[in-house]
Amino acid sequence: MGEARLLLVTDPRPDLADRVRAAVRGGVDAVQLRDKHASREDLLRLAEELREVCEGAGALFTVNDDVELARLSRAHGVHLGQEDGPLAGAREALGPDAVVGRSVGSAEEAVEAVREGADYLGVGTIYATPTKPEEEADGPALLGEVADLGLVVPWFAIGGITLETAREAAAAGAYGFAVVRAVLDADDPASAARELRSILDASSRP
Ligand SMILES: Cc1ncc(COP(=O)(O)OP(=O)(O)O)c(N)n1
Ligand SMILES: Cc1nc(C(=O)O)sc1CCOP(=O)(O)O
Ligand SMILES: [Mg+2]
Repeated sequence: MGEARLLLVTDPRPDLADRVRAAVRGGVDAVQLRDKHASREDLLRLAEELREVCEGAGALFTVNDDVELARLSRAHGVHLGQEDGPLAGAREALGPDAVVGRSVGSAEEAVEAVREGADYLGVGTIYATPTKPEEEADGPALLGEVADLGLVVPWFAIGGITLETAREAAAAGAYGFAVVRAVLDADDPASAARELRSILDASSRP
């Protein structure tokens, strides 16, 4: 995951590949394919297309939840939540160079995920979001708690990070942002990505 600080998580939409192309042009470092309802066949086709888009721009491409889809599509890694299985199993299936991410909702879970071998973390839900309405917000204070851990892996605030909330999240200590709507819903995804990057660049953390 290197120095990545801006991660785009996708949702299903007809012009997704064009929006992802614009987003990586605007400075998105990594893209995660997330679609809970598409058929396996469509997911594999989309994963291969998005991997090529990312590789063309030097961005990382990962798949949400599904280690086998990541392997078949030659994704660079996989993102696993707390209920999505052990990180070691994913690494064994995908190889030592694969990027394996973990969702965490507390500082304790963050410490445990790094101990388990996570290459990066998604930290949230920070703000309530219509993208995942079932999740309760933890609030930006969680970002300060995780920042204070001085983690050795990159980590991304997720959940309701938009151009309206991003400054507050950065000030609270976010290392990076993981976003869906802030980039994919924007009239100009490249410029939304650029704006989010400039907020991160302006924040005191590296
Ligand atoms: C970067 C990032 N962080 C957190 C999540 C959420 O993962 P999970 O808890 O497994 O929930 P689903 O995305 O599977 O609904 C994520 N996808 N990406
Ligand atoms: C995929 C996902 N996971 C979350 C978590 O809290 O674990 S929040 C989320 C959706 C984030 O969407 P938006 O940027 O549109 O708010
Ligand atoms: Mg999951």
